[in-house]
Amino acid sequence: MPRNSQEEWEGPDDCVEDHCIFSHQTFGSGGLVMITTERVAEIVAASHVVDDSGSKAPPFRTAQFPGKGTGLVATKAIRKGEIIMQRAPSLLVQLGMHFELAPEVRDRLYTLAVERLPVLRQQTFMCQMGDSIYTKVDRNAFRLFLDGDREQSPHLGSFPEISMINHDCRPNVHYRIENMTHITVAVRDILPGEELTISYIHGMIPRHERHERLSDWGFTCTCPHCTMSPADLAASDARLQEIKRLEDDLEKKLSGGETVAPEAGGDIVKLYQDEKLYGYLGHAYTRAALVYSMFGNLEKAKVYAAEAADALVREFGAHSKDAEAMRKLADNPTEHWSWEVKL
Ligand SMILES: C[S@@+](CC[C@H](N)C(=O)[O-])C[C@H]1O[C@@H](n2cnc3c(N)ncnc32)[C@H](O)[C@@H]1O
Repeated sequence: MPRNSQEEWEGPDDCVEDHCIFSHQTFGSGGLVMITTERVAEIVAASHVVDDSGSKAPPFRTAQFPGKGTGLVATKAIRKGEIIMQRAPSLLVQLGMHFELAPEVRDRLYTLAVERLPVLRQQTFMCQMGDSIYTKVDRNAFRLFLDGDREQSPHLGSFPEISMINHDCRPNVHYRIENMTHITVAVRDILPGEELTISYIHGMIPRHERHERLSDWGFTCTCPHCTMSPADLAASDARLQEIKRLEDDLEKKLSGGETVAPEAGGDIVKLYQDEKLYGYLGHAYTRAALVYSMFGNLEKAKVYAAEAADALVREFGAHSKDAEAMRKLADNPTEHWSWEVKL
């Protein structure tokens, strides 16, 4: 049992070398089981995790989507920036062990682990896509770092309710993981009846690369962005290329002391918006705010810095230092280090 924890922890049980099962019937809100080392178990036992499933009626329900299986659909209007849910993991497994253990040893350990979860938690875990516990972990879990950058740090965390969210190359929901808490945030206003989607991959890569990465996940993406007409798909790829070109050009000119048109910052933001890359706006707005400030455009610096601060909070949370810096720029551009430095 993790030494500095409360009595409710059970384990170490069923150890394979130094990886053992540890379980807790109420951790998070519905219980947690982990297969890890005693050191990581202690870290987890002492960690703060948030799960709002018991305290807040979710603004979504499950629904069936042809060609995609189960997904989540909004049951009421969700405002941009609203936290949709915060969830604690049901199961944690050490990443190296997940890939390296002999399949029969691993499968036995996974079965024993899942059996230790409270019945309700077991049921939601088993509802995830995949024909075995191993596949359910492999296909649905998120990577978590529980012990800094130590070798045993990477773990896979299963969040069964989050696993119901389907992929979209231009999603309406952004997620981040703080410590062990999975947090989903709306990146634009969402209407009742709309499907909630996240991106399983980085969104700023062209269609053929997205397609390749998603086939590694074992499916062909049928999101609205991927099923656009060939002409619209080509226009989307062209916008991504143009974003890269303008960003590189601005970077090169600014660092080389060359003159730039400050409007380039605003043009890049517009391309992100046209491309519906709402989960990546934080840095685009930041760049625009700084460029406008450097060239002494007070109004635009304020507007873009305020947008940057909001976007950075959506993407990185309320404690984002970058968001705080942008808030300061928005409040008082003329006192900011960037003010008129390029004039
Ligand atoms: C994490 S699960 C999402 C929930 C899943 N739909 C279910 O029924 O449990 C990922 C799987 O959902 C399906 N899926 C998710 N997004 C999709 C998309 N954009 N296009 C096609 N299938 C998708 C694929 O089968 C994928 O392997």
